[in-house]
Amino acid sequence: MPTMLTDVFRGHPIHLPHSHQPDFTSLSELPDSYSWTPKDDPLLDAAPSPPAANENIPLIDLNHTDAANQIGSACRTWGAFQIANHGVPLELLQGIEFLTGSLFQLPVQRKLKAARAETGFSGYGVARISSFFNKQMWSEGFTITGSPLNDFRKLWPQHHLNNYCDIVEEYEEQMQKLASKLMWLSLTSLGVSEEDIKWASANSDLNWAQSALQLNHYPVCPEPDRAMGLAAHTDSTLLTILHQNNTAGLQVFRDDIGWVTVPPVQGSLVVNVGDLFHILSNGLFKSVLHRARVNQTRSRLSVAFLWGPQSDIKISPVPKLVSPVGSPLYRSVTWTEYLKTKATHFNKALSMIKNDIDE
Ligand SMILES: C=C1C[C@]23C[C@H]1CC[C@H]2[C@@]12CCC[C@@](C)(C(=O)O1)[C@H]2[C@@H]3C(=O)O
Ligand SMILES: O=C(O)CCC(=O)C(=O)O
Ligand SMILES: [Fe+2]
Repeated sequence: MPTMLTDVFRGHPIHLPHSHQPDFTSLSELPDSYSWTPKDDPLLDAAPSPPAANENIPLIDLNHTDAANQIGSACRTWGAFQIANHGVPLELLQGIEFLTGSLFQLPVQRKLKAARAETGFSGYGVARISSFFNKQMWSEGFTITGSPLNDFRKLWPQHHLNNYCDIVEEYEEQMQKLASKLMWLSLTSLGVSEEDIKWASANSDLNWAQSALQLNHYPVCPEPDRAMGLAAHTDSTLLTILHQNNTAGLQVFRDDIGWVTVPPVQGSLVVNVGDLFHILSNGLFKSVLHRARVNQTRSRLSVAFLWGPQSDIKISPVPKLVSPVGSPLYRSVTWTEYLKTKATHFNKALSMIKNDIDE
């Protein structure tokens, strides 16, 4: 029996320091526990300096004949890009956004009925990474994997459930197809084909992937410059596909530039490389550091589709991408093992599976 995503955090409870289910609407001033300084996050103020300020992640048209190369190049330089003409119906994007808005609008007491257990995977709560920071984040989240029915029935009466579950399941299905298409487009640009990665080839079990949906809400904030919506992190995925509403907030980090805001483009989706794709590509694709800022007048919603392999598949650098005289940059790891490492060591996880290469 493969380990399911739902089991990965059983031995890794999140212990949060303080009471952590704030009623954001009652706060007119930013409490100290939400006020971030560079002591809480060294990269806090790494803002782009003027000449670089208009740099942005590329917007790629998936119908373009050169899409594979454009995606490959974006994965190498940014680790992120936006896509248009991705084939996911606009109504479905609007549907998941409406559902996300309705969920977070529920009274806190109702949302807490679906609270994520300390060792659980799905449900309502703060970001898993919260326990690694001294300050609290100005956001609330809801994690789903597979069917949302068990969690949703704690929130809504029967007559809403069918419709809401259908939207989530349709969204997961469409995202799954898109993610695998994006993975192959980017690998093609490296000259890697299906024969090079047995577990992911078309002949292998079609259900080799697993995923989670993370719904995020960033309420209006009285002092956005001092608050943090979601602290800087990389995703432990192969790829993440993000839908954001029309309020900006997502930022990606470039070592040579600093934080760059990803502007919302109606109907397009943001894609980012996760740690496992970085490993698979032997470090060629960049697992991008990203975070979410908040806004004084507009609340923000995002829906992240976190996509990875079946949890017991060993992921290691594609041999073709390792130089004939070198050794692979990383040891092999399953998604489950990696999520557990991340749950204990957060952003040191990647370096912990790095091979020691003394050259
Ligand atoms: C499948 C995943 C991926 C998780 C853990 C688990 C479910 C929720 C995902 C996120 C979503 C929010 C950022 C992150 C960093 C977090 O705190 O929870 C992600 C994390 C990861 O990418 O490591
Ligand atoms: O809200 C956002 O734009 C970012 C969300 C995110 O990074 C995540 O859920 O992993
Ligand atoms: Fe993320």
